[in-house]
Amino acid sequence: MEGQSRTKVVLLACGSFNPVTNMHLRMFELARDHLEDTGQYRVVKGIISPVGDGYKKKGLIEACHRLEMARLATENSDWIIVDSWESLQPEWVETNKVVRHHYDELAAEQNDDDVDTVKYSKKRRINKQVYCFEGSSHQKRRGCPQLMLLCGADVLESFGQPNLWKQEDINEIVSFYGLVCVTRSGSDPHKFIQQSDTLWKYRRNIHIVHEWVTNEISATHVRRALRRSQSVRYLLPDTVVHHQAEEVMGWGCELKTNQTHFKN
Ligand SMILES: Nc1ncnc2c1ncn2[C@@H]1O[C@H](COP(=O)(O)OP(=O)(O)OP(=O)(O)O)[C@@H](O)[C@H]1O
Ligand SMILES: O=C(O)c1ccc[n+]([C@@H]2O[C@H](COP(=O)([O-])O)[C@@H](O)[C@H]2O)c1
Repeated sequence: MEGQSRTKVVLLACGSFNPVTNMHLRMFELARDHLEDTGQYRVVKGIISPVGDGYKKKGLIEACHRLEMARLATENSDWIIVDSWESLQPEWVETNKVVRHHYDELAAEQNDDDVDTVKYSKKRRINKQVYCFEGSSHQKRRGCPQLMLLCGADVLESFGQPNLWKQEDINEIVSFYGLVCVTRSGSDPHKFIQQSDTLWKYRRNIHIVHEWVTNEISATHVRRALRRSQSVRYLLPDTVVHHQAEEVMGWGCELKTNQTHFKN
C-alpha cells in the first residue's frame, strides 16, 4: 500500500489487570508490529481499560489500585494510555458497551463536518455481507480511526462459553470494530475461529498475532506468587512492583505485606 494512506487504528484492551503485567504491555507492542507489518494500518494509540469493581471477580482488588498500577506501568510509553471510564462505572459494563463508548469518544474528536450520515440502523455491506445493527445510533465517521479490541486468545475462546457473551455483542465487535488476538500457550485461536460460524464469517476482521516467545505470564501467576511471598520482579514493571509493596499491600487487600525484597 505504498503511497496510499494507512488506516489509523486505536487498540483497546479490556480486562481485570489485577495487576497489570509485562505481558499486557507486550501484547500492545506485538499487536502494533503485526498490524503495521501488513502495510495497511498505522497504530496511533493503545488504551488499557481496567474493569470496574462491579465485575466482582474473586480476588479482584479495588479499581483505584488497578488503575494506578496500570498508569505507573504505562508512564514511559509514548502511545499506550490508561482510561478510567470503565473502572469508574458503578455496575459492570459489558465489553461491547465499553468499545462503543471509546468509539464515540474517538468520533467526538472528529470534526462534525466529517460525519458520514449513513447510520448503522441501515443495512450496510461489510465483507460482502449485508449487516445491520438495529437500534444502534452509531454513525461511521470519516477520518475516525478504526477501533479494534485487543485481547489474548483466552478471551476469544471465552466467546464460546455458554451464557457468557451476548451473541449480538460478539457480532458487533468482530464485524464493525475488529479484533486483534494474541496467542497464549494452550490456545488455538485459528481452530476456534474455524469452528465458529460467526467468527469464520468475519475472519478478515480478526487479526491473530503469534507470540513466538511462549510464556505463561498471567496475573493469576503473579497473585499466587504474592500470596507465597515470592518475588514478582521482572514479571511486572518495577514501578508496579513498588506500588504493590508500598501502597496496595498496606490497604488491607489480600496481598501480603512482608515483601520488602520487592523494593530492591
Ligand atoms: N500472557 C498473555 N498472552 C496473551 N494475552 C494475555 C496474556 N496475559 C493477559 N493477556 C490478555 O490481556 C487482557 C487482560 O487480561 P487480564 O487482566 O484478564 O489478564 P490475565 O493475566 O489473563 O488475568 P487473570 O490471570 O487474572 O485471568 C486479556 O485479553 C488477556 O487475554
Ligand atoms: O461483555 C461481555 O459479555 C463479557 C463477558 C465476559 C467477560 N468480559 C470482559 O472480559 C474481560 C475478562 O477479564 P478476566 O480478568 O475475567 O479474564 C473483562 O474485561 C470483562 O469485562 C466481557
